[in-house]
Amino acid sequence: MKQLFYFAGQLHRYSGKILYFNLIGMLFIGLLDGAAVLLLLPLISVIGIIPASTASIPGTGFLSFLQEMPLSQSLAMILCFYVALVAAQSLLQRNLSLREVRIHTGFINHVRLETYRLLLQANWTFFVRKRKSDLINALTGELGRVTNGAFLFLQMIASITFTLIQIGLALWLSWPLTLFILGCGLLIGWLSRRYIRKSKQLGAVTVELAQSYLAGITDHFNGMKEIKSNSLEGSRYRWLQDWSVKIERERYEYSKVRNNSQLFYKWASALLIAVFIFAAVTLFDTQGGQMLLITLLFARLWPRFTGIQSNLEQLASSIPAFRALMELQLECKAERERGVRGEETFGEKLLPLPMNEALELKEIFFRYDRNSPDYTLHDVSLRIPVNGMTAIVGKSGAGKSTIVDMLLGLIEPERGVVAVDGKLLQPEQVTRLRRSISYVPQDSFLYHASIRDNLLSIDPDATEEQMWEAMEFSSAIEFVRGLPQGLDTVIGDRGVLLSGGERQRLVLARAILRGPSILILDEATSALDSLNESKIQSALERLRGKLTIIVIAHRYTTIQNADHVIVVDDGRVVQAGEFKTLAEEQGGMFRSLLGSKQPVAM
Ligand SMILES: Nc1ncnc2c1ncn2[C@@H]1O[C@H](COP(=O)(O)OP(=O)(O)OP(=O)(O)O)[C@@H](O)[C@H]1O
Repeated sequence: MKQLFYFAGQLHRYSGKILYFNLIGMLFIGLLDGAAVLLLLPLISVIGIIPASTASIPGTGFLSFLQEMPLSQSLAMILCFYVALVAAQSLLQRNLSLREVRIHTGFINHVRLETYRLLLQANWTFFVRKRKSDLINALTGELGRVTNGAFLFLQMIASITFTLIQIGLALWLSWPLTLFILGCGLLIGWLSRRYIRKSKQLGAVTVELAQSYLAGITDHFNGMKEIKSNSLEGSRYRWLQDWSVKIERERYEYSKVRNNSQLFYKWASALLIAVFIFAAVTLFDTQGGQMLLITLLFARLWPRFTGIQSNLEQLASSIPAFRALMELQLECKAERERGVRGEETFGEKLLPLPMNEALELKEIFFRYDRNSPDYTLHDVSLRIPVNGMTAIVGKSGAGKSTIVDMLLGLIEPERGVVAVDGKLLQPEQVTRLRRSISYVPQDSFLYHASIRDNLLSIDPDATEEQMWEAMEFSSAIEFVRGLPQGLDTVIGDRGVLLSGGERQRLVLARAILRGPSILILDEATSALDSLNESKIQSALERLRGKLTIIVIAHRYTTIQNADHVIVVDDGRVVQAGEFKTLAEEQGGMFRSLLGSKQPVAM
């Protein structure tokens, strides 16, 4: 229930007074409804169906004048009053329902935005650990279940309020009988608690199944090329068949719980009504009119009991989703990036951090797993001078990308410091540092949108001229001009309609359009042919002295123009210096990476 109260608290904070206004409205509707039922007594008496007197019902004595009026007048008066009551009640009900929808949809958006904001503020290592499909599931399936649960919760509060009024009325009419019925109702509720427990257990299975479905399907579509090429369709289909059997079983079990509980309630209610009538007639000597009214009230009340029970079961089945979303929110808060304040927006207005001398790592120790005895970065110290071109080279797995992640502030050192111009980089400066950087990884992200929209995603104010300039820099101009819709060509999911080299050139153009003072290329030109690669090299040459460039590459041709080379091996910096000096150092790692000094892969 802790999770339920967590979101109820959010609901309270989100909707504030309106929520209570709605509850008071419900109370009022309950009263109007009760009054309409009470009116039936004089109606019955006037028509003469049952010889009942208003005096036999407490508080309705003032209606006795109706019995002295001519039939047509009293009947018309009662019916007019009844119509007015029902009309007022329905109008109020309509307004409250509309307000409820507003609260509900607004609350969905509130939870969605809050969860997404917390996710965006979480640090990079949080995302490295998480399965992407679980996060998608949290923002889709679980969010839906949580907001439906919150809506059910609202409905249940309304239902309980309404039921309490009906109980109040019934107590007023005959407290011993009402207490008797209430006692039976509570006993049945207590006996039905196992249905609630079972619903909760099944809710946990639903969350697990939903997560595995999304994870599996996402993996399948991501790897569709491999599935088709290796003829794995059959095994993937069987996986979905197995999953379908499990979900069918889970849905059936859930329906069984709900139907069993309804069956139990129906049997119990039949028994209760029989006992009730017997007790009313033989033990309590209840009058005909009063008896009819109480029966009427309870005929309306009992479905509310079953409704509350059904609400409780549904709520219990959504509690695991509440828990999953609550834990995700708390985890994100605990792993918020240092220097980011909770209420903060995303630093878009922050100015880039000025850098006049160098970006440095000093005696850095880092490991992905704090329980592992091995460090991924071991006593790493390096200096990236401003406006120079620095290459970071090393064998696969040496730690190059980890170093770049450290420079970007995506990961934090266990020991050692990151410094800008000799001063420790403060947590609140990290966002400003990133604002001065354009980072291009090997497998960059492109939106399923036009080339123009992809470019504008990094700088919404860029002019068309600036876009073409950036594309000229990255040698993308020719292929974009050759496309049927030019800049407005849609490039498919993750840019699938372009070749690997075209994608890389587009991503490079996008990086340049941002106008960075630091450009980081992490294997960013690996898919380019030598002609396009040399064009980019010439473009980078033109930027020399104006921009700090960090290049990670395995190809000799990509780093041959670097002012400064840092060689990494097994998480340590083993050499650092000018390209030419290192290339000539006998027995040095760089020389061995270059091989026979041929422009070949390292
Ligand atoms: N998220 C991670 N969790 C655990 N270990 C990781 C993670 N990312 C990288 N590593 C490990 O850290 C080491 C350095 O990886 P890194 O990606 O920095 O190497 P790299 O030099 O960039 O390699 P490559 O040239 O192949 O891209 C490797 O042993 C790798 O297995």
